[in-house]
Amino acid sequence: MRRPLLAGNWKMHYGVSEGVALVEALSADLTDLSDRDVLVCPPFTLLGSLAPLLDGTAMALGAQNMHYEAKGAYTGEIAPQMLKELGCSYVILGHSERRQYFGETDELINRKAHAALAIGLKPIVCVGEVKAERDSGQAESVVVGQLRGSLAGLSAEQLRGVVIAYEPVWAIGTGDTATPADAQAMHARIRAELAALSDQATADAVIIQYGGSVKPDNVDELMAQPDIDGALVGGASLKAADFIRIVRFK
Ligand SMILES: O=C(CO)COP(=O)(O)O
Repeated sequence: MRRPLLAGNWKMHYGVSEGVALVEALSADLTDLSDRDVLVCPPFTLLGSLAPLLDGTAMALGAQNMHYEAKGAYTGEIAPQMLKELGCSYVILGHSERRQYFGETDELINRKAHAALAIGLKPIVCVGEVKAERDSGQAESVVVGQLRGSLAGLSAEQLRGVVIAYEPVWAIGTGDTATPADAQAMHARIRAELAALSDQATADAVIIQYGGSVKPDNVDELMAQPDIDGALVGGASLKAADFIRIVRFK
């Protein structure tokens, strides 16, 4: 059985004091979870302050990006080991905002995925089509292409350590979420592609999150879909009460 993974992607929000307050509110409430995993992904600058607060809680720590090299002259970049050292166990890779605003390609994301796995960080590899691609019937081919490119060369064993986040770009930050049926259809397609890249047992073990305007009032229906194993939450993860309700999906 796949353990649901509810993750908050804080994006470029919050300084240390706001981040500490949010984690304290979450950890005060989320004390009784044995059947799901919870993850917070704050900006790099908060990782060091939040790690000790998360220690001993039900929540794990993740980063939103990283470089693929271990070290070197890459001004402004963060290496995989630097994240591990701070207590990160996950890293989001290839978020659509990275693809859109920072020119990240499937090839680059693939290098990052290999680097993360090599060091024992779980990559959350993001895929998703833009509105024009969905409207022109290309959503599946776009997502399958992103999967093949981003996951190239990973063994079945490595794939079991990867999380996929399906985030249709048109649903991010818009309040315009995919219908549960549309999201389920894409998740099933993603799982079929994972099986083609490895084998069915591996595909069945991979967590596939949905992201894009996940809110307290739509999470239950999304999580009820057979191939939706979690959520990658943006805006609603910044408010303790909303994120707690999402984590406590029914
Ligand atoms: O991009 C997202 C999570 O990575 C989704 O953001 P929203 O939940 O704000 O739509």
